[in-house]
Amino acid sequence: MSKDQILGRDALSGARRVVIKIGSALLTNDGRGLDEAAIGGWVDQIAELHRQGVEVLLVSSGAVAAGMVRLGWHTRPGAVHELQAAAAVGQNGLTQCYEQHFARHGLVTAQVLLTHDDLSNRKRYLNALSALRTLVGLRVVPVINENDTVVTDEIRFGDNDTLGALVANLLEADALVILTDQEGLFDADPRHDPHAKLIAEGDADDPALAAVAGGGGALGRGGMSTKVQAARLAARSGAVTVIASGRQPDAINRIMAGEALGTLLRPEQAPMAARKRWLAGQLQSRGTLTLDAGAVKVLRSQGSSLLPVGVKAVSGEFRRGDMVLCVDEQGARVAKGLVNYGAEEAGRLLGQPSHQIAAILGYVEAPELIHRDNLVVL
Ligand SMILES: Nc1ncnc2c1ncn2[C@@H]1O[C@H](COP(=O)(O)OP(=O)(O)O)[C@@H](O)[C@H]1O
Ligand SMILES: N[C@@H](CCC(=O)OP(=O)(O)O)C(=O)O
Repeated sequence: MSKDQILGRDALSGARRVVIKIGSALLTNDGRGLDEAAIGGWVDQIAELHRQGVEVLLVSSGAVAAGMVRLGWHTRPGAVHELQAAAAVGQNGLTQCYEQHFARHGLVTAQVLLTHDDLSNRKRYLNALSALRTLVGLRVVPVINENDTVVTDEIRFGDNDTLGALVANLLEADALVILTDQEGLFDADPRHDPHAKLIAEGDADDPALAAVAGGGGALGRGGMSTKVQAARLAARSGAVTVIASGRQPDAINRIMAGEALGTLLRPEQAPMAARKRWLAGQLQSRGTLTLDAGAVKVLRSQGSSLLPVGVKAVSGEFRRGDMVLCVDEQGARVAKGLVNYGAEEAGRLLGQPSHQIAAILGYVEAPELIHRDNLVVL
């Protein structure tokens, strides 16, 4: 496959893992609560993708809107504590709605509520990653939203486009599909300009796209502006983004089959390369692991995770989630990555098979010292 194919619509038909974001403007039936029939239709399409073996993580808005209906409120409150209350009430309805629809297909869902802090703090980032990776591995569909009840204005994502992109980064999804109430990104806001034209595709980093993307309507939060920013964020880990109308019949399956619906925003780099660059370039290392010859070989030749059994020595003071350097027995640099155990715990695990971790530490964070997704060979 050529680089162009990887970054075009073919990236969608070949995707193994996808984040689908459904926005408030689409979900909420013009402010009259959740559009349950439409939600059922998207769930049917996601279930079909799932049957094809694609891992789907759903980022769904709608908690505040659903809560307003349940509380009998007709206008969106301005005060933070009222928004928090509405979200707490509405998130129940949202979860229930998805659970019932996925159950028709014999699929289990999981409610995952995240805050900004969960993804910026490395330890919590790794915890969120392990939990989400475990859920998709169990073939469960995570239904993710911002934890609106505990966030305040200063520390919120606010819109779910950003949250969707960060989840795509976290799980290294191949694609981010943003479903909204417009056919895609236009060269002007179609609500105000009847001559606005759909942009079929572009580079996620193109500043000209950010310039045409405006704010949201009465129900949504960020508008196109946050969707274009989300595409730029998702591109960092190599994901392609599609912004499209969720009202198009069979939208999700057609997009994932590579049909030219909505706006495709391509990353400049192929998947993995962006993530590996980030790992290699961004963080300082806080410690060193000395690997035996067998571990050096599998890391280099197979891109494997690093298991404690292949580690001979630990130095430095590092904590779970810190960047550590891996060297061979002669001290030559082999790899670096984000470690799953702190220095003291890692020292106790040296040379041990992973099934002994629980007996040695009394708990298991992960079977590997560094997961291959968090490791870059130098
Ligand atoms: N260039 C543009 N192309 C399309 N829509 C735009 C553009 N600029 C602003 N918008 C607005 O963005 C809205 C979608 O964003 P938003 O209301 O936040 O929806 P959601 O809740 O789905 O995230 C559209 O209804 C539209 O009015
Ligand atoms: N977390 C909020 C949704 C925020 C929101 O509306 O975002 P968006 O769908 O991107 O416009 C909720 O569930 O009500």
